[in-house]
Amino acid sequence: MYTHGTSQISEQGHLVIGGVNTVELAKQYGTPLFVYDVALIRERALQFQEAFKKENVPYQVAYASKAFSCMAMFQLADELGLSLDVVSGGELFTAIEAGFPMERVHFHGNNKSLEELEMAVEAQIGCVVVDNFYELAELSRISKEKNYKMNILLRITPGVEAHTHDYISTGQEDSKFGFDLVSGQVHEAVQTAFEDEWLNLLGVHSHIGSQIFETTGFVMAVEKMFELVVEWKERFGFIPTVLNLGGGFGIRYIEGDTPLPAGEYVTKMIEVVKQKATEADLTMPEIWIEPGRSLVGDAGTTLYSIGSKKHIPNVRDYLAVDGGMSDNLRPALYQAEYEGVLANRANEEATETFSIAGKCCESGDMLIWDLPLPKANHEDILAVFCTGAYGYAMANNYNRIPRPAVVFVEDGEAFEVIRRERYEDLIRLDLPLVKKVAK
Ligand SMILES: Cc1ncc(COP(=O)(O)O)c(C=O)c1O
Ligand SMILES: N[C@@H](CCCC[NH3+])C(=O)O
Repeated sequence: MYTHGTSQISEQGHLVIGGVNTVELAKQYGTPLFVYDVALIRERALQFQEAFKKENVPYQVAYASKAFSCMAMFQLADELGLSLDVVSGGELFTAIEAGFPMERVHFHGNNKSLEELEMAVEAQIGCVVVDNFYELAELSRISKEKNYKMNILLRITPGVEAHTHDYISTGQEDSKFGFDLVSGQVHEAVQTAFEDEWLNLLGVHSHIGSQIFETTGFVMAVEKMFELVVEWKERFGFIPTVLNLGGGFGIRYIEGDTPLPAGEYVTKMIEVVKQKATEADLTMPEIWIEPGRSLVGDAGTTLYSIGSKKHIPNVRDYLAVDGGMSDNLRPALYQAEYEGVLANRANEEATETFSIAGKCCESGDMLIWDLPLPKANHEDILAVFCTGAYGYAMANNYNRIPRPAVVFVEDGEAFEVIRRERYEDLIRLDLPLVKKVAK
């Protein structure tokens, strides 16, 4: 079994995470259940932070909360000294309710609504990452109206495409995100923002993609940014104090995935930024990053109960679980691959190969196509690893399947942080049919 974080196998052969027996968790909270290894989240955060501290570089590590957001996660992020990247009024509202310090909140998004911008200014958040000219003008207007000078970064698309799945590449020129570099919009944006008395332009932001295993893309993005910075200094006298290099650091989902240790991405970024700043005779800027997946991805495990089985001779054996694309859209959306074990028989040798199907009414609702397991049946609990990022976050009520509960585990204790949806929750927004009364 692939052991990571605090996961272990007990003498009984049960999967144990954070000192808590997952078979007991499944009994107590039901399945599907998301289990987060809090110690592993702490470790990942520390790896990023230590890399900055070692080089004595001013920094912010902002948790990209889209990967998994709930109040407890935001409170943990605060405790870990992380900043927070939000991309919607809903994420910002969650941060406010969680008591997250607003000065460490950064607001992203390619189409923030006016209400969202007003909310950000009223909450006096740390920074808005401005994506387009419309937002630039509206944010300035709102800041003036509310008499609050807002810190901003400008998101640019540096024309760097990270080696990753097409759907999650965002740094290339043809992207819905950010100011385009090739056409020169970015210069106009910098000049406009720099001259605006209600906006405080801190610097620029780029995010080149997700699930990235190398540093090349980040290095290229920094090089591009510095070409621009030198130009801005000459043309407008603007010198950025912040460079935000986004997130996208990869994790190991399956054998063969080879991410770098978290700190290595940072160390390389610092090296290039230092070198470029020296060459350009500029003060070293603060470096901000926004890891999502790499902070919470491999800390999450989903527990499922196994239900029906289907044997198709000479084709395959299906094992169906009590969740699927309703709690993990990634296989259907990106052909993402996962590994798993039987949580109640984690020490038994795999003798069969199963295809793990979800319970939704879609043929494409498959979680894993070929999973080696012992002979499994409906009394077993399947644990799927590395589901902590974009799992619960993209969970949905397709087929009116209630969303799972989420527990944090650490030091032998479990804390429920999101309760399981009940059927009543599913109809809470439904209104009865009101028939028109015929006159
Ligand atoms: C602007 C921005 N920052 C950070 C992230 C987090 O990415 P990841 O979860 O891959 O670290 C994303 C998502 O890709 C993003 O769009
Ligand atoms: N949701 C995607 C990543 C998108 C990142 C957000 N910009 C995933 O599961 O991999």
